[in-house]
Amino acid sequence: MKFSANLGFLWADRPLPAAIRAAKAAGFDAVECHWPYAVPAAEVAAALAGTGLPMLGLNTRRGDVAAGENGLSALPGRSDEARAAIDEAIAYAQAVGAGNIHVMAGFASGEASRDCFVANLDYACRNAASHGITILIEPLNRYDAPGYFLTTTDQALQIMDAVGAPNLKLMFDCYHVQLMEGDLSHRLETLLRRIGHIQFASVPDRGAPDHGEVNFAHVFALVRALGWPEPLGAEYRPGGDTDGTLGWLKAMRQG
Ligand SMILES: O=C(O)C(=O)[C@@H](O)CO
Ligand SMILES: [Mg+2]
Repeated sequence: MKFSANLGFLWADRPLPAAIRAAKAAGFDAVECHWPYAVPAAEVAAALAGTGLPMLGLNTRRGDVAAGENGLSALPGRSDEARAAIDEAIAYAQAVGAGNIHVMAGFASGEASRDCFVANLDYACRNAASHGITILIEPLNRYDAPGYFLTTTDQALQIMDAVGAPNLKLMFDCYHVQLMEGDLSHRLETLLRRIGHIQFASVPDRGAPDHGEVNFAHVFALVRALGWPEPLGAEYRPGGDTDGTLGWLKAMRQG
């Protein structure tokens, strides 16, 4: 089983290059991040080259975070900014060799937002395709992100079908899916072919995957049995020193 450290949460107290080195030292197979844009891509690329870890993915900018924005691509009237964020993410992903970009929808609802999201995803997919980059969309749960446009896997599939691009995939975050829909095992089995990346955290507290209402030993074994080849993204809040939360990873390595 391979695992990716999400450096938006793990070792988030360290500069990104140092966090990449910490992930390597802890035994992760890959890294992924949220919004790396404050760090020059060359510094991230050098840390990746030094450790040999791949960067799996990153997110588009959220917009005006201080004003509470959480993505731009489903906001009617904001497509110029949304597409600039997509262009920026593609350039950064290319520079660090990342194969996935999560295009963030934002707080929105209704038909106009849906049409706007579909059009901006079409733009993202067309521009990412020539670089071999996959575009991801991720349903977020209603507790952490109330009012976020995309909340369920069914809604994500409808959007993906409307865009119709082969490089548009589902970010299946077990944490969000459990909170919104449950039935993780059946959903993983039936959706696998539409999934581009899998993430996890304990539910409901978004901690390490060694407690809470989801049995991750079962989920990991299922994903392995389904033949999923990619690292699974550890996207949990360590609530302190990340190294002190990695008993689950050591147990997986021993088992
Ligand atoms: O919150 C999550 O889950 C994520 O994967 C982020 O990248 C987006 O908010
Ligand atoms: Mg996630």
